[in-house]
Amino acid sequence: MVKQGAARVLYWFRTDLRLHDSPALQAALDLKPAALFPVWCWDPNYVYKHRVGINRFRFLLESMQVLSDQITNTQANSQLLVVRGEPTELLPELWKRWKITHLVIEKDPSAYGRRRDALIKEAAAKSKVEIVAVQGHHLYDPEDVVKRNKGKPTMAISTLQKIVADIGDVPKPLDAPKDLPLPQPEGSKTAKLPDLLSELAKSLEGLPHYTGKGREGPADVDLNSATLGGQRDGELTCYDTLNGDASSLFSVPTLASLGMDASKVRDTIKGGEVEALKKLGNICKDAEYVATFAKPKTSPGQDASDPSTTLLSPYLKFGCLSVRKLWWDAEEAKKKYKGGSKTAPPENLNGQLLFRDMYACAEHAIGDAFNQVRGNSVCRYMDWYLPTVYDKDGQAIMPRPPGDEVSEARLSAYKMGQTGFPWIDALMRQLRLEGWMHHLGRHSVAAFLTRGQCWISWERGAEIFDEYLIDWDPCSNPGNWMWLSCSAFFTQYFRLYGLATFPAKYDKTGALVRKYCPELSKFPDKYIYEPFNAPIEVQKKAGCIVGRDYPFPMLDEKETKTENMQRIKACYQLGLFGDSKEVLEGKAEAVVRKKHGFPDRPQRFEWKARPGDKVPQWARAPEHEARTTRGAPDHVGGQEDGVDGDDEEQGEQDGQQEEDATPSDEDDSDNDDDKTTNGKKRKASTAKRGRGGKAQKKK
Ligand SMILES: Cc1cc2nc3c(=O)[nH]c(=O)nc-3n(C[C@H](O)[C@H](O)[C@H](O)COP(=O)(O)OP(=O)(O)OC[C@H]3O[C@@H](n4cnc5c(N)ncnc54)[C@H](O)[C@@H]3O)c2cc1C
Repeated sequence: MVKQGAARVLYWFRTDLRLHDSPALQAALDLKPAALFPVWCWDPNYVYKHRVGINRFRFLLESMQVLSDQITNTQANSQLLVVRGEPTELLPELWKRWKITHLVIEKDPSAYGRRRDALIKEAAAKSKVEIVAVQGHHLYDPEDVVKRNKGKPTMAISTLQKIVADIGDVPKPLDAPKDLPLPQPEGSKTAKLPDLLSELAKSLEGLPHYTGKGREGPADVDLNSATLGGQRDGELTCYDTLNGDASSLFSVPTLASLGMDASKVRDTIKGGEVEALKKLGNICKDAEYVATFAKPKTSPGQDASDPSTTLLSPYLKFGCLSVRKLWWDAEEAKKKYKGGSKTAPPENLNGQLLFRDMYACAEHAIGDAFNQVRGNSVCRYMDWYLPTVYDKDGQAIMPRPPGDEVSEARLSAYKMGQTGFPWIDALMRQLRLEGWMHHLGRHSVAAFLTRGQCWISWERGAEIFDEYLIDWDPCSNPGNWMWLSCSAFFTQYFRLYGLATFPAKYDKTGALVRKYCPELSKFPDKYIYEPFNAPIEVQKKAGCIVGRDYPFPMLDEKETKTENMQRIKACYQLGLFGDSKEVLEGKAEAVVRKKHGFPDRPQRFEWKARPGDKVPQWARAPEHEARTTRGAPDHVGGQEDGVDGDDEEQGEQDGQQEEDATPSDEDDSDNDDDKTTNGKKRKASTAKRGRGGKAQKKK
């Protein structure tokens, strides 16, 4: 037991880049430390081995810089101390040389974080450094929730709601500290920041800087991919020193030192605690917006500069914003609205935060397998194309060996926003450029890639999101992908998104498409979501010939939807899950295909080039190059066709019920069709759940 006032605390920042409402930081200060070292460890596992695109790095570096400034604003002679190296190797050196008595962390609930922290704990125990780990990243501690759920994952929002009702209220937020102890080496007489930094740097002399051990990241990470701007084009120099250059000791690395060119991305979403609190303040000032917030009524058609939802997810992801503060500020705002809140969980703002907790608790119970199909006990098995491939020891093979060429071409076209479906392409380009997408946009692209059209494994989609989303989260990302692919959480696979009908409900003019697919910007509203249906004269007038200036649709929406619907139904009937014997032994695909006679590779979607057409990007697989003409898709140049008809009715006839899921934002937002193909209104049950048609807009 360290004497009061004798504690020397290393505070290790990870997903808590803030000073306000940080229960872990408060726990550090409660130790009344003689010295406090606010450390960020620039982990090569993240830089080399993880899929992190330029936008997330930019946001993270900005947030780190803002945190460092916030620390300096609170204690003029302190700052964030950024060291570069593997935490498991570097932290033990720091606590030895800085005579650390306590390591304080906010609990990282993810499977990866828990594994890393277990190693750190082991090392700390050997060095007699006490570890204090405090939950602050979620409303409730996932460990506690899972324990109360008897070790089971929370697969429905109602399950979580029941459990947390027993736990009690979300803790009230704490103020930011008014003062912080100095990061002072033992016995140091100096209290001035530049001198302290020099002394700290001196104390680390002799330690080797990170040399790139384990540099090999997942080779399929496409950071250099071309079309919309490569992401890494320079050399990575951030590990050339252990604690930054002599002129900027322990400083935050720059994007350039990651080999990235900041001019290649938009910085619409600025990082850091200050911006987060400003945004939250503005949102909560608008009591009506908060009190009437209903997720299904928000619009995916608005971009990141004017989002219909809060766009706070990047700040929650990196902990620039405390989720508890958001919870309570929203509660306060609702009280200020006449008559109080008009909406309730799960569709209101607080309900959205419960979804975040639900996925965290589910991930906590499942562990590493949550991010994949194989071994994942809650994930239904479907015979997706391009699944993760495993070696005989059950290890995922990286990079993934190529799968069938049609699916590979489709996946790459999808990633680049070149599918030939403007709604999907606009969303995917927005994702690459801005690092964010509205929730219902995520619904559209996730359903399209998986059960809707491409029948490609949700694991591939989750990887793309991992690479490009700023708010990528190890629990919410796989959880939502499973939801959208009807692999877990949600089972109403007969509910789909029309690739033209769904966006047209929110924005008939196609503003998002015009912004992110400028080649289509001159198309009249009528064809903005289906330019391939525009007569050639209209295409010429718009200055964009489909097949030459913008790709043909890479598949037939209607055909794939019908085929996939049968397929998913068959998989549901078979009832295999990620931990079924057949899946673990790698035999499930053969079982499904044999039983139902599905082809083991996609039917090729044939199209015919018209004179002057270019071969679209998606079709440029080597085998295709040699061919010049193909069968024409029957809807090119054809009539407008409402493709999403009677899915719901079919599902209901089939007696498909949602299992463990409860009515939620997703339930309503999945309901993209107001009428059937023949114009008939939906059944009353569906109509009741449908939106009023008008999208909610933040003032
Ligand atoms: C396929 C797919 C992948 C997704 N991947 C991620 C991810 O990696 N990281 C992530 O934070 N969210 C993810 N989401 C959930 C959701 O789309 C985003 O949280 C939301 O769009 C963020 O925008 P916002 O802050 O404006 O949300 P708001 O609607 O303003 O909601 C406020 C907050 O609630 C939380 N939230 C809302 N909806 C969800 C949800 N369905 N699941 C979990 N948390 C939610 C977020 O923290 C969000 O910031 C994904 C959704 C889908 C369909």
